[in-house]
Amino acid sequence: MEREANGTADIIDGKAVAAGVIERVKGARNQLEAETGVRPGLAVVLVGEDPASRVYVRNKSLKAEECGFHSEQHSLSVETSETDLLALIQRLNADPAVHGILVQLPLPKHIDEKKVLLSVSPEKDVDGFHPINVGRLSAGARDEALMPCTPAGSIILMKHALGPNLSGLDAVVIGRSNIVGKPVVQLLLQENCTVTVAHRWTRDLPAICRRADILVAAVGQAQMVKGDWVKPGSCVIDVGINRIAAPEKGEGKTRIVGDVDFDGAVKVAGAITPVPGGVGPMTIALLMANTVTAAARLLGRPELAPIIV
Ligand SMILES: Nc1nc(=O)c2c([nH]1)NC[C@@H]1CN(c3ccc(C(=O)N[C@@H](CCC(=O)O)C(=O)O)cc3)C=[N+]21
Repeated sequence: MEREANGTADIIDGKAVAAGVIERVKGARNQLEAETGVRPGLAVVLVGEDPASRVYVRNKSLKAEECGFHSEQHSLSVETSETDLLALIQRLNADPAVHGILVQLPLPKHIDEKKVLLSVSPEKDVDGFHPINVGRLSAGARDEALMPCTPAGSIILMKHALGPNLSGLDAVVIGRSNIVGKPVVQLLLQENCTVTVAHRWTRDLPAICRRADILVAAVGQAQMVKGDWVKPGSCVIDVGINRIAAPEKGEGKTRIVGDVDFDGAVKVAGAITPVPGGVGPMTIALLMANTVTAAARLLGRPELAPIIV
């Protein structure tokens, strides 16, 4: 990165980039319907009453409707048995009106999450969480894989800030979860970055972060990454969504912050994603993109699927 710190980073507008993705999704949807007579269908499954999960699921269903998809929401009681949930997924797997299935996580403790993710048809797995899709991603089989939404959205935001060629850049990913950290690593490797994965056992994390041209924070620790961990001019992608007390603000008792200390990092980075308004909206946009991709493939018209990352 040639760029020097000039006191304030470009703030990457995730909402605007996501709106662009949604426009492409609508175009693909229209073409798919014109050529096959079929609308893409997304089924979202929620078990339990967690208020945050309800909001997310509702936002996903609304966005699916905005995209002109067939959209179904299945809200099951927290007492739903694993057997009943698996039976619903089997029905959705077999339903020709449904091309994408998302089971909102986390699930209640009495349900085996692995078993549930394994039961979703890999061709309808718009989260990209099925082991078959995880394998396709790590094997670089993009044509067959469905990419996990948050990681794919994060790569698009990096390219928005840095241009399409990320080859040779030093990328540091903090966090090694199955849903974000590990798949981000796979995608960065495919972009020819030199990738370092940091986690709870990593020694001298600040020093490692300071080498990063691209720094991805996906740990779930509010404002953990400080401004002096950031390489001047670098691109910072903040995947965290943490609710903290906000007694000083007039916007209610809590507010949402990322894993990065934004006010510190924005003075050093070249570009940075805000929270909210960064990676979050991209996650939903990529879910819509995956749904139209899954539909195009299931209908035997993979060429109508938009190339997203
Ligand atoms: N099977 C499954 N797939 C998921 O993709 C999944 C999940 N389970 N469980 C929960 C997490 C969380 N998640 C978010 C999606 C969008 C925003 C989002 O749009 N956030 C906005 C608003 C934030 C706010 O104000 O609440 C923003 O960052 O600007 C946030 C979080 C998807 N998840």
